[in-house]
Amino acid sequence: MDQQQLMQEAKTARQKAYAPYSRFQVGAALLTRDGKVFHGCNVENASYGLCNCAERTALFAAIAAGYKPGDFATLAVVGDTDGPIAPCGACRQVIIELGSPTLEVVLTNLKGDVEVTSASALLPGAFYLDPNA
Ligand SMILES: O=c1ccn([C@H]2C[C@H](O)[C@@H](CO)O2)c(=O)[nH]1
Ligand SMILES: [Zn+2]
Repeated sequence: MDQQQLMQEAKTARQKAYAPYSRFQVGAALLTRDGKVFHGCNVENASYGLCNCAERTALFAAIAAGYKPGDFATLAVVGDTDGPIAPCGACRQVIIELGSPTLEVVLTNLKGDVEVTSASALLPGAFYLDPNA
């Protein structure tokens, strides 16, 4: 599974977004170190504070399936943004803990703009306790 394929998986996941309030659909695809892909989309709610982003949906699905922090190689995220999508602060915090600081993060949009970054670069100075310590 290369970067291009993972971005395509994120795009497919985006089509499952439940976003009747914002109408802003986001998809994510999380590649595990052992080659499995978990998908996520944003899932909104009439009680707006309960909206869950695509990034966290994918990470939570992988954890619920038995994967552990540090088991992941790459997280790809896609939305219909001008430039590569920018994950929200809540997701940056979850990405750094469940994905580990070194997780590769591929941010993209429907036009094909791509930014390759890392969990730690997305959240400088993060509050982080190593879950494996
Ligand atoms: O990186 C992002 C940015 C936003 N959203 C969702 C949250 C909400 O459902 C909608 C508008 O913010 O997009 C994501 O899923 N991921
Ligand atoms: Zn978010």
